[in-house]
Amino acid sequence: MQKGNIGVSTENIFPIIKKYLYSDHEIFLRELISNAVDASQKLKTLASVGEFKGELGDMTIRVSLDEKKKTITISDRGVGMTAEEIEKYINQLAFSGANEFLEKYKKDAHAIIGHFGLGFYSSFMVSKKVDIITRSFREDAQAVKWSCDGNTEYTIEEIKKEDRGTDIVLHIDDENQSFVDKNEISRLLKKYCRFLPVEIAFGKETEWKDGKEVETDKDNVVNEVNPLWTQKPADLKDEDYKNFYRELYPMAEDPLFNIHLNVDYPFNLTGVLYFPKIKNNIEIQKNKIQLYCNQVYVTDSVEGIVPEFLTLLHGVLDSPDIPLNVSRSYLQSDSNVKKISSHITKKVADRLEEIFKSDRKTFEEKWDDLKLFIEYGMLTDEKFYDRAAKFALLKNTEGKCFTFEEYKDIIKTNQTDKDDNLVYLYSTNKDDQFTFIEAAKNKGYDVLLMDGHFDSHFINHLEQKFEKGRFVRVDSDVVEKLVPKEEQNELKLTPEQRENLTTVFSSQIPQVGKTHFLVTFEALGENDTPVMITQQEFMRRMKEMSALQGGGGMFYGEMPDSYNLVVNGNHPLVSRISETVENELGGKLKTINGRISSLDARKSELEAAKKDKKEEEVPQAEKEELEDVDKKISEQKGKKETLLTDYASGSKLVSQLIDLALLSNNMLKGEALNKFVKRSIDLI
Ligand SMILES: Nc1ncnc2c1ncn2[C@@H]1O[C@H](COP(=O)(O)OP(=O)(O)OP(=O)(O)O)[C@@H](O)[C@H]1O
Repeated sequence: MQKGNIGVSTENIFPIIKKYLYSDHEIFLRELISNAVDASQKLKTLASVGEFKGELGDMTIRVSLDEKKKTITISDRGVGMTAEEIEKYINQLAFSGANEFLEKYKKDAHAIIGHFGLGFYSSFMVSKKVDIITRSFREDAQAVKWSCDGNTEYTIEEIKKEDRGTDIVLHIDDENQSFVDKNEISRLLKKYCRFLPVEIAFGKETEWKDGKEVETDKDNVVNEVNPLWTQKPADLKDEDYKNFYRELYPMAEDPLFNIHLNVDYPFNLTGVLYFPKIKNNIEIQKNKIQLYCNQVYVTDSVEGIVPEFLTLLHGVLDSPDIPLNVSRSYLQSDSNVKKISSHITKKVADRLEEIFKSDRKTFEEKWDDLKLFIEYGMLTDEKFYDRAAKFALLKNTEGKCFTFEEYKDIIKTNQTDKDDNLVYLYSTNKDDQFTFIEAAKNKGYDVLLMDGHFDSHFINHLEQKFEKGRFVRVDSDVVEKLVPKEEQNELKLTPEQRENLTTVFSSQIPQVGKTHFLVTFEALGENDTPVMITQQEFMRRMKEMSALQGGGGMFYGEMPDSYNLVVNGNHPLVSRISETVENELGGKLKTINGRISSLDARKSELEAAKKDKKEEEVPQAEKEELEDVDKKISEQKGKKETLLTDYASGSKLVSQLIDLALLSNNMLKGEALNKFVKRSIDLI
């Protein structure tokens, strides 16, 4: 037996490996099995070029567990190693020197691990001792056993081993006994080794015999050596992709589409990505993509490798060019990763465009499920926006779909306003905004349905992108004003009539939560609605956005909801109210108005006199009179208000019109609704 020192110039290397390099101890199994796979594939390659002339035979890699001895053994029938090779590849560590390693390690431990062959040494994270029992494939090679107990000392001796290949025996240490467990090993194999290219067997398959579970002589193979993404797309059917999806996500609904990636220049990348049906709760849909490196599972957290919106996709990516075991910040700055990321974005867009072009019907049918993903992409990725603008759809309230270009043509004639802007009318709820949608349609307008999770953001985004176009919610104004044109009707009401009607209507609006109403007048047609409720586009959007961002104390979120109660000044019913007010209160109002105007006149005089004087020069009497005049003015105004309010509360017409307006906006609730029902019954 020989003894030696592992080529590390410092004693610290093992504690470092143990403690810091891999936060996840469980990856030791992945590392050792990958080495076994590499060794097996090397031998296959040698056989194919004629350098190995023997029989390859059964190449299965076997993992076995000895619960009594507390060992895990990984055995392969690959190239094996000679004593010299152990010296070179194991003893000298697989990197040029520990000093260099430690230098770099100080900077960023995670950034370098993938660049140095430390795979084998990860076994010391869980073992107090590791044996390598190996025999090279070369004829007459001498088998050797190497042992090391986790210090820098090892032993190596010649032994007898019939077969070529390597057994790695891990003597699991006390802290890691949880790995000495059949179920745990099965779990790890399933997680990391499920798609490795060489068969991996863990024990034997079992069957039930005479009420007992017994082992058969068939290997329990845990992996699939030719997973779908490694096969040629031409050889695969739709059903194969679906089956693979079900295998990856047994609980999920079938996906919408898939993309088979196969790139070999300027980097290597294969994989299959799926578009899942994305529900509104997007957070739980994220991070389902599994990342592999030559069929070895690495992670299911692809953040930083693919753009944010693509993390909504499901599936598998496999690339030997993505640096593994490295920190996120390192990944994000890696140029290969950047290239891969933009390549995937392009492929995804290409695939969607291809489906859109070749089968628009299916694309439209699936639009509702795709929309969230596409809008998310368009909002967050400039390049994706540019590509997706060709096939992203706008859907109207009748369920018809249009591309951006097509839609422009649809609305060009009717919905261009006086400043040459295209007005995109939209609704966020077909039922709630029904009356408004109907009114718009009657006017020959088209109304889009924008009821998706991202739509309020998306609308803002489109407005920035579209030249001369803006979005207006269908209930944000009276139909005449949605698309402002030059010619406007004239308002028949005089300023005085308007003032009276403002009090009449505002005094009768019931309290609806914290909502605030402002009475405004519009010159609409005689056949249009007499009274309606609208909400200013800007205000509503601000509130919606702050709700979406969830910023509790945000300025707009705190504002009360503010609506307009729009009175159609040209409607006969409104004229009738105005006339009744004049008939019934005309005389009294005239007297009050007369008093107010003479008081106002006096007030102006007093103020003019005061204007050029300093505060102390104004005679006390004048100051007192001014105060008195102010008081009287508000008294008169109060009287006027009481008169109008009294009239209004006795007028069934006023409250009925307000109720109807609230009703069309779904705002008649609680007490107000109750009163409305009672009044309606009275009318019957
Ligand atoms: N099962 C094995 N059969 C034959 N040779 C092996 C086996 N395991 C390891 N080796 C040899 O030891 C070397 C070092 O292995 P190690 O896992 O430390 O690094 P690596 O495989 O080169 O890199 P990494 O695992 O970090 O990707 C390998 O390159 C290989 O030559």
